[in-house]
Amino acid sequence: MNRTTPAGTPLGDSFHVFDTTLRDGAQREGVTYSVADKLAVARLLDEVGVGFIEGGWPGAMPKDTEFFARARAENFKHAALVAFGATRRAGTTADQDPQVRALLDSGAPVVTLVAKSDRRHIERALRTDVTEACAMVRDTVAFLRQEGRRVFLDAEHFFDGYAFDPDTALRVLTAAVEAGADVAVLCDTNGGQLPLKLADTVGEVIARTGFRVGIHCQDDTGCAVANSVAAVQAGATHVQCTANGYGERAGNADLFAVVGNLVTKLGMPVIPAASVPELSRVSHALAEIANIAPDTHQAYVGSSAFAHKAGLHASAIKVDPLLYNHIDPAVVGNDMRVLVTEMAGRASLELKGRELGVDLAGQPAALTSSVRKVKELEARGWSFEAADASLELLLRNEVAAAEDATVDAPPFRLESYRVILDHGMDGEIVSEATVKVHVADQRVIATAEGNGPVHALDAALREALLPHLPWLSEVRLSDYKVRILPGTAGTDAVTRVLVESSDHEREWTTVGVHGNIVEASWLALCDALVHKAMRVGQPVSSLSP
Ligand SMILES: CC(=O)SCCNC(=O)CCNC(=O)[C@H](O)C(C)(C)COP(=O)(O)OP(=O)(O)OC[C@H]1O[C@@H](n2cnc3c(N)ncnc32)[C@H](O)[C@@H]1OP(=O)(O)O
Ligand SMILES: CC(=O)C(=O)O
Repeated sequence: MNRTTPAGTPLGDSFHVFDTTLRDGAQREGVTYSVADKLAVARLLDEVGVGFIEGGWPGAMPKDTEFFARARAENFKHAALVAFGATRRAGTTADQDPQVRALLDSGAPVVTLVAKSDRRHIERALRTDVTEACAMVRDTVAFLRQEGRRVFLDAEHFFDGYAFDPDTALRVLTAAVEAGADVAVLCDTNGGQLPLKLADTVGEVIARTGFRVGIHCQDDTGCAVANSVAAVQAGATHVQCTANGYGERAGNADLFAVVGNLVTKLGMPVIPAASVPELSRVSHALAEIANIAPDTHQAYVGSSAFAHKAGLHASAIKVDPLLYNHIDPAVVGNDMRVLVTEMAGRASLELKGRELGVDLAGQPAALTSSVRKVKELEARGWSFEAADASLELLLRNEVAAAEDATVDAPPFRLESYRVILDHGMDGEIVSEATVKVHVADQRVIATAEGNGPVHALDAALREALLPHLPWLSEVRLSDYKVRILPGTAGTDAVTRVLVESSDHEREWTTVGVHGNIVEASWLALCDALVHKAMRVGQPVSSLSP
């Protein structure tokens, strides 16, 4: 795969990627950054090479004031720090407005001023008139310029305001630019725009004013990324976005999708070439800091962004991965994955086998029987999508069967198990399991307690096997997920258990399905151990059906 590897010299100041995760992103419900978090976010954003990092609103929140004080010690390679704030209030002067002074005191070399550009907001929210609103903008920009700051103007509600009263909207922009603002940023504050109309407006504003125009899109129509890209195509040279689209209400334009599109679709080197393969890693790291699970389906950087489930896709991918991928995932530091489920065909299994180290090329019988078996099992509730280790065992069994080879005996064999629950006088519930297994030509019986039936079963099995299979001591049960699947017509509900195991070097997942949760767990547990046995060179065959 080699499509759309970015090239070209960085665009420098002629195009701005402006990140506002720490200001607008922090307005997302549920996100609270500490000052240390903010510094960590800023460092990561600098690593991906954004030109501007809006760090917050100094003076409005003590944390943001402290962030700017501490950020002075940082040595950003690419980004300039930006302080965000409002213009002076109506009826005062810029140099006497404490909020404006706080912007200066932040020490940030760049200030973004937010100003109302919709006459209805000026009259009803600011309770002033257009002349005074323009004076507030002009005075504040001029004052900050005089104090040596670079100024961008965020024209709030620009698109709604321009549709309602274009003259007022343009007067506000003009007041800012004539006073020395570098960029007039057109904000879709309510996020209600659609791409064609928005791009028309951006083009019209540039044609009428000749100003340098930026774009800031909220995602209330689900079009923030499309709107941002359309604005750039219409002539905007400054794009504001947030990491993973965090932001107020439905969020903002996602930095990773916007940059991904500009770099790979429009060929614009808006961040350094070396940073493009870092996008996926940084997106996930920023999700961790925000304490939000990464969106697996996020464009470009989500772990499912290049995951293929459909058999038809896999059959074309086998010929050339680019037939079903819009870019080479490696360009943005992501990976392609083939998922094996009931939708798989022979090509899916061949590709997945390659990934798992099971060579199925030239094995038509094994492929056919594997596809049949996967479909049959999935119809009964099994799911191999997240259980690569069980799938690998299934494929190896089918290969051995197709080659008419003797399937290796499993490292141990179950004679029986029993689990009981003991509800004591004090209300404590203890599970106790007894297993009878055959291992290394011996019959072993072991009993153990646990805080639940599966825990007890796992403990009893380990006690029975450990003296004979010393590698077992490395295996940990790291996660356990249970799902009850409703029965289909004429069948009872079944339980699907996914067991994630780990040792000192890897993690692997196995699946078990049965009408009884303990038996489903047992099957998944056994596959986990058999898989480990295979890795340490023990004979293998799945205990699953
Ligand atoms: C579209 C956006 O997302 S812009 C970013 C918004 N972010 C935030 O609001 C987060 C931080 N905000 C805060 O901490 C507080 O709201 C503060 C410190 C800024 C202001 O707090 P308060 O002084 O208590 O005022 P309050 O929040 O109630 O109202 C905002 C005031 O700013 C005025 N205002 C709103 N926009 C502007 C503007 N662009 N320029 C000047 N004044 C403005 C309002 O008219 C209102 O004035 P009033 O107090 O005379 O009615
Ligand atoms: C400035 C800003 O965040 C907005 O208008 O949405």
